[in-house]
Amino acid sequence: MASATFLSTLSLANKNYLLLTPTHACAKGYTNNFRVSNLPSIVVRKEGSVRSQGFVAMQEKGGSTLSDDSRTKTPHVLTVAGSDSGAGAGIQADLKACAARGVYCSTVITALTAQNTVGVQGASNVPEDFVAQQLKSVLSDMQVDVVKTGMLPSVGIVKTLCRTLREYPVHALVVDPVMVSTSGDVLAGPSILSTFREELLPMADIITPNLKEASALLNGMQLETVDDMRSAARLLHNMGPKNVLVKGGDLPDSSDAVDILYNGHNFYELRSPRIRTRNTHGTGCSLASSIAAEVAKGYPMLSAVKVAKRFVETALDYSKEIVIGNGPQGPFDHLLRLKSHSQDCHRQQPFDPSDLFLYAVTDSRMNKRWGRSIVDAVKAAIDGGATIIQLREKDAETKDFLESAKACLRICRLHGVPLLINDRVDVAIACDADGVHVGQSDMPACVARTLLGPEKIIGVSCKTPEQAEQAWVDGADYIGCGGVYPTNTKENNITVGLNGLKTVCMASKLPVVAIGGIGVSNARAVMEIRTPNLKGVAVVSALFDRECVQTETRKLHDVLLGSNIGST
Ligand SMILES: Nc1ncnc2c1ncn2[C@@H]1O[C@H](COP(=O)(O)OP(=O)(O)O)[C@@H](O)[C@H]1O
Ligand SMILES: Cc1ncc(COP(=O)(O)O)c(N)n1
Ligand SMILES: [Mg+2]
Repeated sequence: MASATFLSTLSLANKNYLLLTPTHACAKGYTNNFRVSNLPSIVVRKEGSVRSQGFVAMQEKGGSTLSDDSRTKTPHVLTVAGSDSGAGAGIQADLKACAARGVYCSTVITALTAQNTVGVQGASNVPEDFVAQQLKSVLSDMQVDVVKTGMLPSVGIVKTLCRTLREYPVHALVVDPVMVSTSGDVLAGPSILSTFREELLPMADIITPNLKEASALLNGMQLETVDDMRSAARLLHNMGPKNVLVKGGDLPDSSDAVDILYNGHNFYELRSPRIRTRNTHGTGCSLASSIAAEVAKGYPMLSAVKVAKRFVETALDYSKEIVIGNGPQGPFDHLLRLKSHSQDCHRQQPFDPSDLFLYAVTDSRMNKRWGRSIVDAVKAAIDGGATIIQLREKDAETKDFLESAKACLRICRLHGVPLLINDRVDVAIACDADGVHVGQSDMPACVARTLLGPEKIIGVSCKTPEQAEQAWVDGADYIGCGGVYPTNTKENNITVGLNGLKTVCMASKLPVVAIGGIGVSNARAVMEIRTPNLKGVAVVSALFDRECVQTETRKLHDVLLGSNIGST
């Protein structure tokens, strides 16, 4: 054993544990120098209290119980809450919030509700001992960092939870003392209040009551102003939680959404603009889960609350017009994706390799020389028969590039022609282009894929079979192979010739578009190498360094049709 890695050993309940400092436990080299055994360990917190983290114990390399060398800790939130059949609040909101915030979320269900955007039509509690069984299943096996609670509908369930948490302590406890849904339906009655006050609140690292819940916990105290919220936060803090967040979503006459955080020393007034929307069902659940997610990642409470509030605000703003259900309070979209899909009737089509047939690549210098805007150039190329457009704007300022890209995208979508951005993954994301084309020295395609997601089109410039193989491994959709012939648009570019093109095409698992010095006079020769995955030609000067882009595109289109590549 390496003595520098842990403080000492400890025996508890006839089991041996290693004591690790938090620094040791979190150090990046944790798994490099040591191998992992199945013994549990305990992390000593700075303030001296000892809480099990569920970390696995360390043994020096070469020890006898060696197993996986590369385990890293995934931040993990366990939500203990009720199911909402409409999936706007409760367990379903918690899962979505945790997914959006990038942590793992396990679930212990305390109640089933029959619920929609109108209200709660029914509720059925899960038997206490089955709640206990779910808790034990998760906590005895998985390394939970933070437990977040929502609907706890009976005294027995609250007591079961407190008892289990004493048996399986976790790093932090986030309590959303859910009592009444925003629709006004009771989710946990007043009989719960004394158990909340006496048992659960003192264990909490933070509690997040809304105005009604804060008032109920304080025997009906009236809460109508931000000052009232501060007083409530102080009184609730006296009940034992480390932090109190009184949420002001329902504060009357407030143009801002104001929450008060109190940690026993300082008050923080957290304000954001109030979003005008009906889609606020589940904001409380999502806020508490997002706080739990940030704490599970290791952030201090104030940062966790600020990030969580900004997340809810961003999602509400994004979702303000989505329509789900007919009731007064709809759910919002945690993953910020539903709006574009529901509203954009000219949305991106799936990638089709035949789109590579006549691939037009713009060039800002050529457009300037001929006195046309990039938008006019793209329009003319599409009118001439271009089947895919790539914007290659090496000189443009980012702001101008983005504006042009948005304008070009509108035209391309109207005509069902995909629009790709050269190099600039950031611009592609910002304008929601159909994809990117990257070179060997640009952002690697695998990183672009992570940033862009699975549907976007990614092309990679390749000169060799090895590069083509790597593009496939990295998740690209096609490769551009060239320069086939010498060209002025790329200085010092090594040409691969028709033989090089053929070699790459034979090796490539991806469809190929040929590029470099190709135009009306030689396109036919290129296509006549006749390998099945050569799908078309990409062209810059032959279209854009000419007086009439549309005429040149049409000529090239006719040549390509004549070479009859569609049938190969
Ligand atoms: N219309 C809104 N615009 C922006 N933020 C809001 C809005 N409504 C609620 N929030 C925020 O959402 C979180 C949940 O608050 P609240 O709605 O009061 O809780 P609950 O959902 O438990 O009733 C708080 O951070 C609050 O400030
Ligand atoms: C199962 C369940 N848990 C919690 C809430 C509170 O959510 P909100 O106050 O945002 O309506 C709810 N409506 N349903
Ligand atoms: Mg609410």
